[in-house]
Amino acid sequence: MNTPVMNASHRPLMLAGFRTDSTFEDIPIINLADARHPNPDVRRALAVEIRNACINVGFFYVKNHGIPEETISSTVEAAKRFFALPSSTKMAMDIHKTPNFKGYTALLGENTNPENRGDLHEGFDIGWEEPAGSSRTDDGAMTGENVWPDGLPGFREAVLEYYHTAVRLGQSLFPLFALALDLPENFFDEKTTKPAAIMRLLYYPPQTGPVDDRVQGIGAHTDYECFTILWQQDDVKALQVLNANGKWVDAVPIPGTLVVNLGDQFARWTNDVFKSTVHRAINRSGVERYSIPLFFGTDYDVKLEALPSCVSDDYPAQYEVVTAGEYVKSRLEATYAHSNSEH
Ligand SMILES: O=C(O)CCC(=O)C(=O)O
Ligand SMILES: [Fe+2]
Repeated sequence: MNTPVMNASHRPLMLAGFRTDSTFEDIPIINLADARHPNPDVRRALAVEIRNACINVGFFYVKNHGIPEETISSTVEAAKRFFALPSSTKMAMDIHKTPNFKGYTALLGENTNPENRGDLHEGFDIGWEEPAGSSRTDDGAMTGENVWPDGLPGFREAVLEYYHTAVRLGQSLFPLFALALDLPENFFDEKTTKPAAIMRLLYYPPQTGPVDDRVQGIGAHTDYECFTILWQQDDVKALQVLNANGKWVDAVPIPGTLVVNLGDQFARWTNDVFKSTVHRAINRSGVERYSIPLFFGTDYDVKLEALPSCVSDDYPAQYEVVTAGEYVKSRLEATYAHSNSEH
């Protein structure tokens, strides 16, 4: 069923059964300048834009997002220094050796699309850590301390500064997503008390010469959390988003913006009313590419249960109820299984 894009004056209270065909050709740009506007009508109007993007595309750019340029550039510099370390130094922080997916992923260490041969990127993953240095010990299935490289002064500080700034941006988005779902603005507050945010630094070498189609920078996949906040390098086109016609739509870098895309947790909360859209990245630019995704989900102990407004007799709940932590962990295990020498 094709349903036209909703607008503010036609907002059904029931979202269940509301479907679009997701044949988008463009990714909308949303201005977050009014995200905390004192007038609730202004916030609601912004939430309607977000709702349309979530229902039709699952991806949008944000401008006026509040992450300072200096915070971004010092983290990108930190990433460049990290990936330039000798392989043996990086392998000492191998993600397979750490509790719950913290640390370094080598080239081809991940395989986001099981039909592929491994992803052509290197990565460095961290979870929550206080700026002063302590991590949490109560993240259930996902508990595990970050690992940090020796001999890179300022690296940890730069990365944690970006992490906390992006987490604050994410915290300001949850009320807008709640409004977009006709829920009270504070609906996600009690579900996001211990930010379950995973941040990655990613490095994509250029793919030149004959390219095996099954080797991509990151293979076709959906993200696992509620949403992702992605910084991508300005001058390199690589990220692509799949529409319902099977067409890969380029998410070209737009200076001054970040990309926000929905992940599976929001698809589960909304019984697929919000789209967790398939995407991939292929770096055929001839130059190195860096990107920084931050994946933000509900607290790891929170159950992912379809919202009543997104379920009806005609459109029953599509997913089994699991906790956010169980879900993220199981997806990460599958992603890394092929490179885990213990298996
Ligand atoms: O690097 C990119 O542009 C996309 C990364 C991505 O999709 C991911 O890490 O889940
Ligand atoms: Fe992704």
